[in-house]
Amino acid sequence: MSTLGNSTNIFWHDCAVGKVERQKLLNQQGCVVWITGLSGSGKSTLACSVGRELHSRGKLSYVLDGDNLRHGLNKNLGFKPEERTENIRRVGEVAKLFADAGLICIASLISPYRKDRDACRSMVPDASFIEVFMNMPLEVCELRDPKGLYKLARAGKIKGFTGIDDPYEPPLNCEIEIRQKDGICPAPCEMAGQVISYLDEKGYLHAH
Ligand SMILES: Nc1ncnc2c1ncn2[C@@H]1O[C@H](COP(=O)(O)OS(=O)(=O)O)[C@@H](OP(=O)(O)O)[C@H]1O
Ligand SMILES: Nc1ncnc2c1ncn2[C@@H]1O[C@H](COP(=O)(O)OP(=O)(O)O)[C@@H](O)[C@H]1O
Repeated sequence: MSTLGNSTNIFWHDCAVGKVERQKLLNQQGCVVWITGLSGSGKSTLACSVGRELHSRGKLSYVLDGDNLRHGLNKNLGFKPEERTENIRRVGEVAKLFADAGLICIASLISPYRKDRDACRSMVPDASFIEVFMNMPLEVCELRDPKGLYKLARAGKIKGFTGIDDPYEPPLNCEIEIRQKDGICPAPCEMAGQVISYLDEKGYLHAH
């Protein structure tokens, strides 16, 4: 699948109201919180929990969930490596637009390949790409198996399942890592708290 631009003779058009004005209106900084991890690691749970907490603080956010987007925008894509790459590229582009709109955009996708996540990072300006690694052991995810997909993958009924017979490449330099403490996974509100504290410390929850 080609991801090269095919259009020619196109020009960028600037608008009078820009990102800075929108951010002032919203009293926050647009950014992308990119949650990556194995299926069942808690990405959607964290995304929703962060979204709820931001909402309660009067901050505008929007969740782009891999599973949900595959019902619409990405419904023509499967799980071959090149399809995952295109899936992540599209979500990266959408997340970039949301961040430019001034929103705190929370993207939760397995996004298993480092190069695809790095490509999304490089799309977003001003280092406002915050990578969150759900560092949950495969055994924990497999034990949870809320959709029964690991069971199917182990039985060979799903081919190319992340963590089983398709690779997951952990981040090397993520901004936030969520992991178990003494073998216990932090509660969703605790995980969300870690992300919110980061956003607060870095100034994303106020206009500059
Ligand atoms: N082969 C294979 N590998 C991994 N996951 C699979 C597969 N087939 C279906 N699913 C389901 O699709 C959800 C992952 O979609 P994503 O868009 O996040 O995947 S990716 O980023 O393009 O790799 C994932 O959802 P989550 O469990 O929420 O991660 C699965 O429910
Ligand atoms: N912090 C947590 N502690 C315990 N269970 C969790 C936690 N986060 C998620 N879960 C559970 O794990 C399962 C997978 O979570 P989910 O958010 O759907 O993961 P993902 O989006 O990565 O596939 C769900 O049943 C969810 O309730």
